Amino acid sequence: MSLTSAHPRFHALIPCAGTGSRAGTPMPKQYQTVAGQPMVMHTVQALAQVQQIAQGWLVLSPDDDFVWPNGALWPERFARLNCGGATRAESVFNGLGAMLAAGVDPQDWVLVHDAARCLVTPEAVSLLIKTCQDDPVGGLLALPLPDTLKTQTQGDVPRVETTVPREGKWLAQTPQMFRVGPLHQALAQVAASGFAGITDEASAMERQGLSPRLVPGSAMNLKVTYPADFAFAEAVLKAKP
Ligand SMILES: Nc1ccn([C@@H]2O[C@H](COP(=O)(O)OP(=O)(O)OP(=O)(O)O)[C@@H](O)[C@H]2O)c(=O)n1
Ligand SMILES: C[C@](O)(CO)[C@H](O)COP(=O)(O)O
Repeated sequence: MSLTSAHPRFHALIPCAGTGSRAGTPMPKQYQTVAGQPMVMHTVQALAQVQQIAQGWLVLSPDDDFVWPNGALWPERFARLNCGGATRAESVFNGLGAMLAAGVDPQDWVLVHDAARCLVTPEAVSLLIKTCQDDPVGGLLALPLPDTLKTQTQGDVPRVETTVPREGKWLAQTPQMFRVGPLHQALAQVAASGFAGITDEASAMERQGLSPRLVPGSAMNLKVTYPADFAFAEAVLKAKP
């Protein structure tokens, strides 16, 4: 498959089918109210502000019963698909399959972005697109490791085993931007193993021997994961003009 196309389009694919078990919320964390609306709506609205993104696709759990807002709050070019899987990788794989079945060009770009990263900014997404649109592989937003990195010993009480040099180590964020067809193929090749070890799109591309581009992001683009993260997200979103 050729990796170049004259006028590829850009899609956003938002995996939104998780349960948020670490967040300790009564409903899946992406639907928890943050700064006046369900967290995922902040994510959708940030991506909808990116002019280059032609279409958005949210991947929901097949038994999702969340009542979604319509009208002005919902961008018309964003569709919802009830094809989520048991893992994030499976949700993304199923979403890509649905996009291809709907006629999306395999050479279009897809920016996969966690519903739970509600603090992403349109500017950061645009930077990723600008940096990667001529790249033969694609890339991801990521953060050079800011802290000292330790490994732990075996045993019940965590104790330091060693300090790992942090140079050249990055924390992967999203969006992660790849061509639709190659990403779908890369995930198809690890589907039989239950997507073992595939915690992001880049790791699937790496298994193909490819080396995705690292684009410096911001610590603000955190993934809301633990209970304390909600207060941080709320404060940042409320401080926005
Ligand atoms: N089967 C799954 C699991 C996760 N996700 C999505 O992937 C993103 C990142 O995953 P994570 O933050 O780990 O979310 P959860 O899996 O919901 O959280 P936890 O691991 O705490 O249960 C989230 O937007 C989540 O909704 C998904 O679409 N399908
Ligand atoms: C894709 C990701 O956001 C990169 O940091 C992250 O790996 C997803 O979270 P998970 O807990 O691994 O599902």
